[in-house]
Amino acid sequence: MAIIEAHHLSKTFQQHRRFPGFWGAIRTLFTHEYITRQAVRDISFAVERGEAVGYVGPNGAGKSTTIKMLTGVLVPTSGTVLVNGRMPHKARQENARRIGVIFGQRSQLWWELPVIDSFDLHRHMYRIRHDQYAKNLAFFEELLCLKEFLHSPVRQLSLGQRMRAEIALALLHDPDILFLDEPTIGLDITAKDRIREFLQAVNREREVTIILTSHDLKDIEEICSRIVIINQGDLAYDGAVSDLKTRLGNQRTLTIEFSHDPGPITISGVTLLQDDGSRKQFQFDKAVLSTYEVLSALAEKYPVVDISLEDTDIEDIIRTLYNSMGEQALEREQLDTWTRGKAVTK
Ligand SMILES: Nc1ncnc2c1ncn2[C@@H]1O[C@H](COP(=O)(O)OP(=O)(O)OP(=O)(O)O)[C@@H](O)[C@H]1O
Repeated sequence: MAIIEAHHLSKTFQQHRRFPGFWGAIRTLFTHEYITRQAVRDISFAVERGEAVGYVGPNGAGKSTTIKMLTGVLVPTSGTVLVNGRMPHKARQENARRIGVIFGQRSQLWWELPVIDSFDLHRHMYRIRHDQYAKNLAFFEELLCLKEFLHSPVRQLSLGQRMRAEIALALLHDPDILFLDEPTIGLDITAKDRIREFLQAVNREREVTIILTSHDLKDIEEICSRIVIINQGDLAYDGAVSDLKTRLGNQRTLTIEFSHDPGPITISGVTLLQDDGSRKQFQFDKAVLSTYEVLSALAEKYPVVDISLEDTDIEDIIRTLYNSMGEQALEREQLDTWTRGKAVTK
């Protein structure tokens, strides 16, 4: 049986409708109109024990809402979710014992206390056996280099040190699943690398199932073998990271520095990926067009100063997917306006 099963999971929020301006503020006080926001729409997926799954999508796509339903913080509006065979929101305590949760923007550590005291409190709360606690602490101390700050108050830690402590804390009770929401946000490259290596080790050696959301796709590429992409609440892709690369792997990215901004450029079969004025990034399918054809079509019309060519990496692949999903988003916005028009009066 899969360790996580989501069937037709949906979540809608009702937001109090606010009217703009001074009179609007007064109207807001006296009206009870609500806007329905569909954060997650009819999502189904299953995660096997020991998998590492990257859950990605643009801002507001519904990632955190899904994670909150999987961890029992939010109740689904419809559909079902089973984690370790239980409904997380109905069995919050049992579920909590089997999962570890890290929200990059929030801390589970006690700000004024030394790190080790937060660990100790966690040991009591989760009734972790002494030998299990000692073994885990030794393992994390070594792999996450915790020794240097284990006895310092949390408020004195750097962001990287704090995140290492958060991860150790979330794993002290040997959870089966680790949910991580933006664990490397704001960290420098070395700190990110250290955390990625550690998560790889935890997934590989301890077979902890990992569900990771991150806007840094390097996190996903290095830690996860599977990627689930969500957009505007809908599931847009679910498959192996390697398949996603193969599927769009024929794409090449050509970056051109022009002597000045040539304005809009359209060449059949070539997509404008990024436009920074005189520096533009294009993408094309190398099975359809040769680099020579693309370059000569461009250089014929516009003064080219410099070029660089790369096979498309995962960032580009996802950017292309997001761009195509942007069109759907526009349609969804129209739908939102429609929903607003139908705002229910309670
Ligand atoms: N408590 C809430 N009340 C009302 N709307 C909410 C609530 N939580 C989330 N939303 C809305 O649901 C949608 C999805 O939000 P969510 O936080 O799940 O997105 P996300 O993919 O995690 O975004 P980000 O990458 O920016 O963190 C957004 O439109 C958001 O405004």
